[in-house]
Amino acid sequence: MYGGGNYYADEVSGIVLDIGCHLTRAGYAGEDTPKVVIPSYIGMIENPDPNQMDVEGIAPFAGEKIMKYRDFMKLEQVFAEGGDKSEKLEEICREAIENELKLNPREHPFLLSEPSIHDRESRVALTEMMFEKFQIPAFYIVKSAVLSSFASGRSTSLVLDSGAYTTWAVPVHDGYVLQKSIVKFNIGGETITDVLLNHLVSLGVNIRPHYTFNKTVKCFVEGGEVQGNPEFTLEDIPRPNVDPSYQDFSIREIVRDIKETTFKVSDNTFSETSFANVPSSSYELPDGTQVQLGNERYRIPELLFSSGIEGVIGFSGVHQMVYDSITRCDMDIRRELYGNVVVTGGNSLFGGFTDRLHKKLTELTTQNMKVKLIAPQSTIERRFSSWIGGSILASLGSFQQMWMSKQEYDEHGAILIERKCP
Ligand SMILES: Nc1ncnc2c1ncn2[C@@H]1O[C@H](COP(=O)(O)OP(=O)(O)OP(=O)(O)O)[C@@H](O)[C@H]1O
Repeated sequence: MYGGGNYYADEVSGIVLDIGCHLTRAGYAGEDTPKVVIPSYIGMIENPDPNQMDVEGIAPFAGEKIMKYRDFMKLEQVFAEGGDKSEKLEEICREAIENELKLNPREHPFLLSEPSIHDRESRVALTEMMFEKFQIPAFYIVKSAVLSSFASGRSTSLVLDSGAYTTWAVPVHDGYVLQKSIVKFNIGGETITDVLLNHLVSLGVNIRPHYTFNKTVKCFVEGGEVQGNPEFTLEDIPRPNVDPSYQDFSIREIVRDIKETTFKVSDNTFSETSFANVPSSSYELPDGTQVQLGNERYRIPELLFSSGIEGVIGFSGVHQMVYDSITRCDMDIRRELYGNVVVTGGNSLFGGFTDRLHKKLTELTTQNMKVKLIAPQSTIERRFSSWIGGSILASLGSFQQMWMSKQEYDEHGAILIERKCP
């Protein structure tokens, strides 16, 4: 039995689902990492030509299936602005649960993460979807920042989460989000990807996605050893039916990789003069073209610590977000928050990010306020902290009485989620 004061014995493990704007993570509670990490995108082919269909049929496509080129396949983000999100949300959950984890949702309780700003309508809709469409036996929903805080072993902290499209500074106190003190901006790793993409276009770099050519590599081997540099030939594949969304997605995958492997946050404020002589870095595009990146490797990520992001009014750096959020909190807890700044999200993974954050934040605070950042070195912990927090929580013996059971759902409806989950 689940919830309602009855303890749930651990015969079956709970499933933790963390659906981000960029990636969806899913896996078993109690494990260290999610078993499944898939892009939060759905592929659709409208008005398909049956002669062109492969064995997987028409649509929708999710998970790894969206990576494969298909004529007319349109890719949409699960949380894209406008339109109905519910179908896409259901599809991504179905992919993660049934196709990737390959389990029967009727047999497992589910813990989901949700954005830190309380949104009654969305959580009620999620609750309905999980009970109605997936027939799960029990459910719980927790704010993302609370889970990241738990992942670091803390029930009180200031969580700075910089993901793909948004950056949040969220104070968590005794396991609750202090709603009035949240600071959020629509900037994130994809803002940096956009700036780099525009920069590369302005330099005349032609980024050719993998599906537009066949590459054959020839190596000369003598005595078991490769001689000289391998030679390769490219054969163009015309793709007149590519959907612009798939083209954009594929190009961005490449630009994202360039960014993640070559960009760094500098120790001090970037200036053209002091960074005029930084060594350039070379990146090989999938078609073999070399791209040289000079001081833009530092100039572009500097945007995260400045007020220069076009169209983002009021943003003046992630350090300022942390400061503003803590300043909106009660005096009594500020010291504790400064001493427990949890840094998470893929966009915080640039080399030098945490050192710079520490420096800028220390400059903002008064001398007697000690700033301590909690930023796991491991990329996995930083990128999956909400999921990891969910995994810890859902496997605690003391948590098992918290689940909202199917029986409770049938009796009270989805609105009960407001009472069961803070
Ligand atoms: N090593 C890295 N260096 C720099 N950026 C990285 C690195 N790894 C991932 N990123 C960036 O982090 C972003 C994705 O972050 P994350 O996985 O936290 O997003 P998400 O949780 O799906 O999205 P959101 O938090 O907006 O819902 C992408 O823009 C990606 O390029």
